[in-house]
Amino acid sequence: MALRLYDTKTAAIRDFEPLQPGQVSLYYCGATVQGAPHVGHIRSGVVFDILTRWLEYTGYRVTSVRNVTDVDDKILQKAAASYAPGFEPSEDYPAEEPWFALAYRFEQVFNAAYGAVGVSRPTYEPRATGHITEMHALIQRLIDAGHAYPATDDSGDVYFDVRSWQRYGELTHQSVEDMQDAPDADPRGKRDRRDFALWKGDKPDDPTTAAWDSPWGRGRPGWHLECSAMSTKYLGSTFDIHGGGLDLRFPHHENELAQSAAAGDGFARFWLHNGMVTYEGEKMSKSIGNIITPEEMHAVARPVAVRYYLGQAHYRSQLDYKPGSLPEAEAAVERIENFLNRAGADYEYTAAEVMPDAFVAAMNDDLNVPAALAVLHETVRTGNSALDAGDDDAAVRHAAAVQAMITVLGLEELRAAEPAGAAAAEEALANLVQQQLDARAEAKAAKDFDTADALRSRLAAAGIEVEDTPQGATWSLTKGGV
Ligand SMILES: Nc1ncnc2c1ncn2[C@@H]1O[C@H](COP(=O)(O)OP(=O)(O)OP(=O)(O)O)[C@@H](O)[C@H]1O
Ligand SMILES: [Zn+2]
Repeated sequence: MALRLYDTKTAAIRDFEPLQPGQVSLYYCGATVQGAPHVGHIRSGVVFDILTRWLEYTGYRVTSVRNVTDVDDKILQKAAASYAPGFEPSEDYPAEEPWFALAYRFEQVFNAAYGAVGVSRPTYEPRATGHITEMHALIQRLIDAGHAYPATDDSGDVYFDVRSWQRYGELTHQSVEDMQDAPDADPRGKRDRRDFALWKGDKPDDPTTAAWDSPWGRGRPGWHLECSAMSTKYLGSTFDIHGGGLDLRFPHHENELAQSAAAGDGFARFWLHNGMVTYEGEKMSKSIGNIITPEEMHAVARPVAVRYYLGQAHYRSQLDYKPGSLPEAEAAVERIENFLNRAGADYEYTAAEVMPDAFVAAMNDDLNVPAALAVLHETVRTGNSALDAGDDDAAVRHAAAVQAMITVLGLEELRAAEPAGAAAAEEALANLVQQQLDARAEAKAAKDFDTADALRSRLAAAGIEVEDTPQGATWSLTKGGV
């Protein structure tokens, strides 16, 4: 069965065929870098990382783009606040930090948080501030086509004319009459309250560094426009998949689609949306304050367990965080890990030779990760039974299959993990050897060389080589040890 994906625009699961054979172009909305991430943001990264890995496993070359919104009202407000009298600096927000420094800093924090759970870097990570020229070109095309206009007041804004575009609302299946007003600008200069800003004229208090010259006056880009300009720059006017969180469907993605399609671009062929991470049923969000940070999760569980937790649900479903969730993920990870360590690493199968058909079917079925994980755990169970029965060949094959599956899911760190108890065993060995070396040193001090030599021979027979140095005796393992 070939890959099928749920497309928000057609509200149906459809066969996925890329535009170009063998290649997939994927754009997904990244962060507005106004603050540190919460785990909701990271889930979105994990979801599109799993999609990318699955596409790559099935043989596609994937070109992926995740943008960085590095200029935005919220970023400017946070930076401005850091200069205000009475501002209380915190670890996250020091005093007197320019907006661009704040944005760069949080971009790094986001990247570190994605990296900590094995989200691979996309092919391109464009920043909005680096694509002003492309945005101007897109605005001009829209004005020329009669779908955008400079504000009728002196704000310097440029708006998309929603009434001029019959298809407006096609992504979220709404008619214009039922839509909420665009909140992003003063309605006075607009033809319709739902018209949204493509370009925002700068205000007297805005920092000069956050405004660019344009044919319509100095200003900065509207958020929606950034994604249209950057996705098509790197992926072409029509590309395969546009992703992002469900919260971005409207207005962000609706507006991206409207302005790109109105400018004549084919734009995204599939729209994929990840479900929200919620806390007590409500969207985890900085503005609500109900957030769990990646650091909080890493404090109680290993990165691989955090990744397991954030990736385990179906990508379209809501993931409601509960305090007991991480220990469960940790236990699941340990089950897999223990089996791999029992089975050993000696296999030479390719992933394709051992990947269970049921796993492939689950992943091809709109990335049904819960079903795929069921196959993974079943393989672990069968593999453990094979080991119990002394059937090493079967166990090794199962281990190879488990390895292939966890690699697709981004849990491959499991293979490199130390066998449970290895660190403790190493410490115990060091203690025992040290006791022998102390006894040998005492014997030498008492000029009892027979005993000293005997101790050295016993250690050698156990595979431990002793070397006398001016700083005292040191030891190492003679057979492939440390
Ligand atoms: N709670 C969440 N669960 C899952 N994905 C989320 C969540 N919050 C944000 N995302 C996704 O993370 C990506 C980056 O989001 P963005 O920077 O726009 O966050 P945001 O919605 O402004 O966050 P917040 O509401 O906390 O301020 C987007 O694809 C967005 O849909
Ligand atoms: Zn976007």
